[in-house]
Amino acid sequence: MELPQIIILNGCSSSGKTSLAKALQEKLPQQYLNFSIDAVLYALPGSDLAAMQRGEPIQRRGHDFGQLVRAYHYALPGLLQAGCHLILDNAWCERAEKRELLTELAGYRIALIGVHCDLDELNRREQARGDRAIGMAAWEFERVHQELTYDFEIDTTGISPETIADMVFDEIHRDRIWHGAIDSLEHLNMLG
Ligand SMILES: Nc1ncnc2c1ncn2[C@@H]1O[C@H](COP(=O)(O)OP(=O)(O)OP(=O)(O)O)[C@@H](O)[C@H]1O
Repeated sequence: MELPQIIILNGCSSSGKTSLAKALQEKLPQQYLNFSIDAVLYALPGSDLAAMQRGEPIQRRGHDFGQLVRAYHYALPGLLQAGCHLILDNAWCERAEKRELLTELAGYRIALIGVHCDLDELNRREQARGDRAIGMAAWEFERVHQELTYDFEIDTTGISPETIADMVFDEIHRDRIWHGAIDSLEHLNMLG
């Protein structure tokens, strides 16, 4: 049985994607690299990143958030062509964004996983961490899972990242055909 070459964790901000990705990386015997749009955003000038995290506009010439998202999407096939396995954590809020990344990754074996969390718990985590604009999780909550078909879904409310990583580990070792990403892309293309 072959493991997926790409594990996509999709859920809103503070749902626990990165914590889960890090715990899962440690459990997997196969080496997976964990990437998200943060890999591009953390390359921004520090004050631009800080403004973005506060939810404030960035004035610097050349700033284009859509371009940064595309840069993240276009970089991933290069990593895959080099043979890397990837765990991607995304908070996909726009249909075009979902379609563009799934198109870039088409042809690879992908486990598409929905990461859920109770809204009150999301708001609590967002307040506690202090490095995200307040209200971002609630805004994404309504959008992030729309128009997608997952291979399986998990809920991080009240469960530690390590326990959830055990659950995901078991799921990705089950013998199955990974079709969530294929079905989702077909549906997104049909919606136009
Ligand atoms: N299962 C969990 N139970 C309790 N707290 C958690 C859990 N997972 C993550 N957290 C906490 O929630 C906060 C956000 O976690 P994390 O960075 O993993 O979320 P994320 O979904 O990757 O967020 P973002 O998309 O904003 O980067 C952190 O403070 C983390 O410690």
